[in-house]
Amino acid sequence: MSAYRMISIPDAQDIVLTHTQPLGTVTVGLSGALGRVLADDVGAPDSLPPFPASIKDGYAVIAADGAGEYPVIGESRAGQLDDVPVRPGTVAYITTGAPVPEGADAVVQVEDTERLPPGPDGERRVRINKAAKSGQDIRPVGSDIAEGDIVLKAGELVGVAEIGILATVGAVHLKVHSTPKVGVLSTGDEVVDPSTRPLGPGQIRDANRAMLLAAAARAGAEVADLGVARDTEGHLEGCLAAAIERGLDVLVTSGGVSMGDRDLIKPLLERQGTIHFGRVRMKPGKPLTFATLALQEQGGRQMLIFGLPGNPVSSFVCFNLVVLPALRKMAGWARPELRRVAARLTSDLKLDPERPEYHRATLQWSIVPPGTCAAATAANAASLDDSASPSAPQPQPQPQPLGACELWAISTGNQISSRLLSARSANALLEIPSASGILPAGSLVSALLIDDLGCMPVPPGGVATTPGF
Ligand SMILES: Nc1nc2c(c(=O)[nH]1)N[C@H]1C(S)=C(S)[C@@H](COP(=O)(O)OP(=O)(O)OC[C@H]3O[C@@H](n4cnc5c(N)ncnc54)[C@H](O)[C@@H]3O)O[C@H]1N2
Ligand code: MOO
Repeated sequence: MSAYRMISIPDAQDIVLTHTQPLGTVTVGLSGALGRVLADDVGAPDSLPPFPASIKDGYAVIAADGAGEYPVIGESRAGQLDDVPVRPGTVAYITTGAPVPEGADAVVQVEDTERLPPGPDGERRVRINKAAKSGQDIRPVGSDIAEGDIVLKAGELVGVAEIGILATVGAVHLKVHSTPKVGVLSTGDEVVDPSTRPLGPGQIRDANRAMLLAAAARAGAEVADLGVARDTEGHLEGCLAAAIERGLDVLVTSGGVSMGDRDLIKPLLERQGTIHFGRVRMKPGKPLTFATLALQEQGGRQMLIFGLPGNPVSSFVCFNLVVLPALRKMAGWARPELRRVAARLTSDLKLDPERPEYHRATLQWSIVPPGTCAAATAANAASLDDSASPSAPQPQPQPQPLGACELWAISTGNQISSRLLSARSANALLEIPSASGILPAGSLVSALLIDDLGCMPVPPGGVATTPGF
């Protein structure tokens, strides 16, 4: 009998987030802001455009003058203007983005004009073929961004466009939330470095450390590789002490949390900290353990410790479900939880009567009708299978029409928690309730996104574009 009560995954997530606080703030330069969460609002110190700017290459005119032949009394180029006012009966040459000279109230694009031979005194002349409306092809001051506008708010995540917006308003020193320092430790005497070849008796290569380091780094964390702890209390204790010394916010271990006599993580955490849960009703990941350590020698600050199960898929799933939201919250995310969408199953799923399951799947935008699910699954499995013969005759794929499409979830196959290939190409964890029997193909299920939908597989033939596009 385990000493730990089995709790639900939503309870586990709540407990983790309750013990997780956003980190303090730090000031970074523009290039260091990507992927960070702003701690302050960012305002515009000036207007954009800062002057009435031309939208076209052409001539700055007085609209009321209308079509006709005019002397060109000056030029306004982006970054360089003659400062000659346009008076009635005159025009000025202007380029896109350049300030509209004083006096002019419209721009006529060059396509609607014709250059004329110079006048008797060598003066440039042009024929305006189309009368302009006042304001035509001019961006008024502040029409893109008005002085004093809040362009980004505290709590917003800085992506690529936001970097451009920050640059536009001259915000080059930014207060952002700190990102967590995360250490990753594998455990187990059988676990050896990935470079080991051939494997000795009983050995397996350490998949979890590289995978969890990558996952934490992708979440924006500063990562520390803590190696592999041997299955002795002394060595494990030494590894924990080293992790504490590094000033980590989070320690992620894998392995050694189950019921074996060498599963030493829980006893160690019981001795040194507080275990908040040690079993979760979920598949995979049942022995998932979460603890906090109050570090007296570091001003009493808390370190979070996630004891992930050793089976690689269990580690992968648990990282996504509980560690990632915690890292996001520390980094300042207001909504750190995984995003949920709905998708239809392309194949029957066998239900687990004891534990709700996070079934790994690849979501695809697709119009597979339920009746053809088996064929669709087989076709997808073949497309994911490197060993499928490239010379086999392939049916010509047709682009899928736009109407009636929805997200379909293609199972990654055998879901045993040792088979990391079940996480290959997975962009979602399907939330499959615990029950007996089968969930039939075509059923609508909720799915937690664990990867970028922008990278999802392209359906055979692609998806048709908007009619008329
Ligand atoms: N009597 C019971 N036994 C087990 C139970 C249980 O309830 N009662 N739960 C099972 C479940 S569910 C899981 S999940 C595993 C978790 O076990 P541990 O966290 O203690 O992990 P280990 O025993 O250390 O390893 C399990 C498995 O994973 C391999 N492993 C470990 N570390 C790595 C690594 N870094 N890279 C690749 N593979 C790794 C290890 O060799 C084992 O095969 O416990 C069940 N047992
Ligand atoms: O819960 Mo364990 O993670 O089934 O393999």
